[in-house]
Amino acid sequence: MAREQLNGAAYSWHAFAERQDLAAALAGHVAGRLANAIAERGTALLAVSGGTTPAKFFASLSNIPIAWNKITVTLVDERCVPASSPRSNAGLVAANLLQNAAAAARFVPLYHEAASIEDTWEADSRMLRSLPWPLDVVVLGMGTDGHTASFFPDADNLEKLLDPSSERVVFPVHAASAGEPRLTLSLARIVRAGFVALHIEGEDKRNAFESAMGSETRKPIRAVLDTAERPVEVFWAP
Ligand SMILES: O=C(O)[C@H](O)[C@@H](O)[C@H](O)[C@H](O)COP(=O)(O)O
Repeated sequence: MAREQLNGAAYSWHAFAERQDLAAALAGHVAGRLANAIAERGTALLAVSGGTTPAKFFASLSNIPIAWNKITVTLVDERCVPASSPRSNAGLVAANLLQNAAAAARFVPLYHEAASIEDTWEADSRMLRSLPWPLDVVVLGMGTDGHTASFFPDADNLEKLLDPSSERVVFPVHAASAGEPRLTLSLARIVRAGFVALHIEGEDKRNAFESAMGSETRKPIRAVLDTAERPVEVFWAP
C-alpha cells in the first residue's frame, strides 16, 4: 500500500489482480471503519456512489455482520430519476447493498420525485442536515473525465460544488455530460469524512487518475484529493 505523492496529492494506492479481491478488501476496510465509528459514537454514517463499478463491493459489504441497525447509508450523488429507473443509484443500493446483514441499515435517499430539482434540493438539505455528520466513510467513483460524485467538469455550478468552505449539504447539478439532472453531496461534506475511498477499475480509469494527478488543469477528483482531511485510499483493479 504505497503512499504516493504526485505533485503534492496525498493518497494510498491499493492494487488488486482481481476485481473480486478488491471488492472483498474494500468491504473489509469499510466495515472496520463503520464498526469503529459505532464503538466511538454509537452510530455510523456511510455515503456510497452509484454507477456500474460498485456492485461487487456492495455485495461483499452486505454480508459482513456488523451492527447495521446503527448505520445510516446515504448517497454521494443521485440521478434525478424514479428509484424504479435502471439509472437510479438508490435502486442500485437497494438491490445490491441493502441486502443480507446490511438490510438492517437505515437508508436516506437524495432524490424524491418532486415538482423540480430545486424543490428536491431544498427538501433534501433540511432532511440531510439531521443526519449524524460528519461522514465516517465515503466511497467515491470516478469517470474518465476526472469527475467524481456529480462534480462534472461542465457543471454550471462547479465552483460552488468544489468550495471546501461551503455549508451546503447537497447541490443540484445540471451538466450536459451528466445525462440527467443530478443531486450531489458537496465537496465540503465529502472531504471531512473519516475514511475516503476511491474505487476505480480498468486501465482507462487508472490512466485518467494518473493524468488528473499530473495535469495542470485541476480535475474535480484532484480537488477532492487536495482538500481531503486525510489521504484518499485508492482501490484499483484492471
Ligand atoms: O452517479 C454516478 O454515476 C456516480 O456517483 C459517479 O460519480 C460514478 O462514480 C462515476 O460516474 C463512475 O461511474 P461508473 O462506475 O459507471 O464508471
